[in-house]
Amino acid sequence: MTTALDRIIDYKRGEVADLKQQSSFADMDAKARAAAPARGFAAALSAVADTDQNALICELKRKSPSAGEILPGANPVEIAKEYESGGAACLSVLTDGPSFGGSLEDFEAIRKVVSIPMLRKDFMIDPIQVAEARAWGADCVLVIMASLDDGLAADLTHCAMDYGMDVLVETHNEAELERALRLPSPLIGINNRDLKRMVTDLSTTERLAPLVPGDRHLVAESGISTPDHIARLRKCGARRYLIGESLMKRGALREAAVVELRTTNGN
Ligand SMILES: O=C(O)c1ccccc1NCC(=O)[C@H](O)[C@H](O)COP(=O)(O)O
Repeated sequence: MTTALDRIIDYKRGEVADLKQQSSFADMDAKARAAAPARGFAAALSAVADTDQNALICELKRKSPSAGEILPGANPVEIAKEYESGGAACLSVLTDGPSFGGSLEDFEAIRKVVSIPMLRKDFMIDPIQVAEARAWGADCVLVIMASLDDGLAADLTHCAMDYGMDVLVETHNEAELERALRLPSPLIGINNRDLKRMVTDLSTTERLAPLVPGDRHLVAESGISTPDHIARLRKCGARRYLIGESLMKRGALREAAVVELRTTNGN
């Protein structure tokens, strides 16, 4: 069965081939190395997570394969400012066009108006995309274990770390987590969404959290919308959260929702 993730990776191969027609890796690498230094993404998360508050990575996401249209016509710059004002530790900006309605132009426009670190959220399959992310000012990239073999996951991770970026290594089951822990990145995402079946279940984080060693930083991802969800995930030790759809849909209450989720301590 072809999954949404398979389809995305398939067209990413075409996008990467086009990118390589436009730029050599050497040229992109030179741009990456000339960019302003990466802001510490993992450090910004820890600065909040080490208090009694929650470190939120708030996501800019217009649409998705699971939800369809989330906020068509969204103004990502205004939403990013609301996220920052509400106390988000970091931002995640989807730059995939076909499935999520994002772009590197969105990323650049947001970069100009916020000072918190930013994840370029896309589907990395080649180091040139990592260099491109750094050239556009990204502080972190995503490595999705479900779509990569060990060699490529290691290449992408080392490439990003060599540029001084952080890497969010995303897992969804025990086997992916075991593979992720062989990589040097401290940031381990547990995606509650099964990207193959498109089912979201917070018990994924509850099941895998005990398997994340103390020297790694667990990021609970997807399906989080209420203080009760945060309280539940705090019980298994999560202090870092990636939240997209529910915040995008909050309209005028968006900034207040960020404050509420950031300050929920579960007591
Ligand atoms: O969200 C999807 O439908 C999706 C489909 C295929 C690949 C990735 C997908 N989502 C990426 C994410 O991991 C989420 O955007 C992120 O964790 C935020 O989740 P949510 O708060 O549920 O929007």
